[in-house]
Amino acid sequence: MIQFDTVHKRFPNGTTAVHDLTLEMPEGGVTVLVGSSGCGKTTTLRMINRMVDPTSGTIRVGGRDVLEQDAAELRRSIGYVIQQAGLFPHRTVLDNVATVPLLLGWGRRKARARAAELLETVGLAPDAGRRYPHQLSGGQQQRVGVARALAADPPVLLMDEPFGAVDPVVRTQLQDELLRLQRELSKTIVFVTHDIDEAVRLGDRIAVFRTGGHLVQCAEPAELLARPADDFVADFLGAERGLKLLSLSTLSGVPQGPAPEGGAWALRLDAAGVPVSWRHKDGDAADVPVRPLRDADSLLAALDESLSAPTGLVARVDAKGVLTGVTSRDDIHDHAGAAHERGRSVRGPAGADRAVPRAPESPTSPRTEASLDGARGTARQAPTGPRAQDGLTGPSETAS
Ligand SMILES: Nc1ncnc2c1ncn2[C@@H]1O[C@H](COP(=O)(O)OP(=O)(O)OP(=O)(O)O)[C@@H](O)[C@H]1O
Repeated sequence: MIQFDTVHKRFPNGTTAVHDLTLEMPEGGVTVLVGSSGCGKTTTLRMINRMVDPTSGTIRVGGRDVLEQDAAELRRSIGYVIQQAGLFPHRTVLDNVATVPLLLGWGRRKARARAAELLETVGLAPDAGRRYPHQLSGGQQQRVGVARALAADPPVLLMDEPFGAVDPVVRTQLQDELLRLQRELSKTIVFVTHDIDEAVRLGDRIAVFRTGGHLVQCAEPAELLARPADDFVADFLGAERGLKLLSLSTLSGVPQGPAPEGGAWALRLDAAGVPVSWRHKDGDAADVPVRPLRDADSLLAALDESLSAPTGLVARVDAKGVLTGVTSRDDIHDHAGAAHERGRSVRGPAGADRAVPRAPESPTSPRTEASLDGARGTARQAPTGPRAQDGLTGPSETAS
């Protein structure tokens, strides 16, 4: 969808912001640009909609050279979201979102109807449309910014640190929203961030830049984490590369068995079969809360939960939150190793970097091969992991 071919940008003051960049940003995918401050991410982004023109080289959007298109028209056809939303302060939220449709001549009624629909899409209450930007929280303003960028249904969205100014909790919510929207809308998104965790979470591909506008590596997140091209990329990814890789693989396919019986700790369920806590059989210790996990949860979350649980076991639940079985720390560990191997092993044609899908199929574990009956997870075969054998786990019980 977007192609950079040997693109160079040198500003009149002599600063080279982007150095001979050749990069493809595939249609319907999220390409994240990361790198230290001043390495040319924003300039790269702004050359796509001609807010900055390149000194040399060619940029094509949908096969058409951007320099052959009218700059204002091009900008209206590409969504653009920036940090702190950049909303017009004296216009209501609804009118902010309706801006581009109005510029495109949709007529006031149709533009406002579209704006109201989009506010709902990005998770805002209908009354938010009547307020002014300063009457919304930072996170709500960012949602309005995303709604405004989507208003004319552009195929391409440019997002420049859109969630950089909100606290970590809101940031995670906004990332979740973007992932949900993207599943529905499949836009071609170019996303700039400083935050490597955000890049790993959102990116289908991650392009790492270093000072001077040099692209060092562009790859899918698993490939990047497993095989950083050089020390610069490895340093940028940080010390917890292995754990980040685990955040890309899910629990789906990791075996589960019944909650073991007869040990020191019992898994308490509520009347609906939802796991509540681990309880010591003699009451010698306080109950330990359980954070049940679903198939779509990451191996990182599973490892974390297994380290918190006194039994080393993770309670697995279905979509309704009802227990389906438990998974041992050893099984999680085995699959963590497999995830790392998959990240390392895949190479595309002609040496192009290509990594594994987000939720790879997991091989059957040598340790636990329990099969489960029904929603409450009655096991036919017990897990054979060491934690199940060492008597640390106890019978499931239903809380009254
Ligand atoms: N209009 C301009 N005139 C001169 N130099 C500029 C201009 N815009 C950007 N630069 C310089 O170009 C380089 C790249 O800037 P750019 O904003 O693209 O980097 P960035 O990676 O987005 O940085 P940050 O993460 O801090 O936003 C920097 O050295 C910057 O100072």
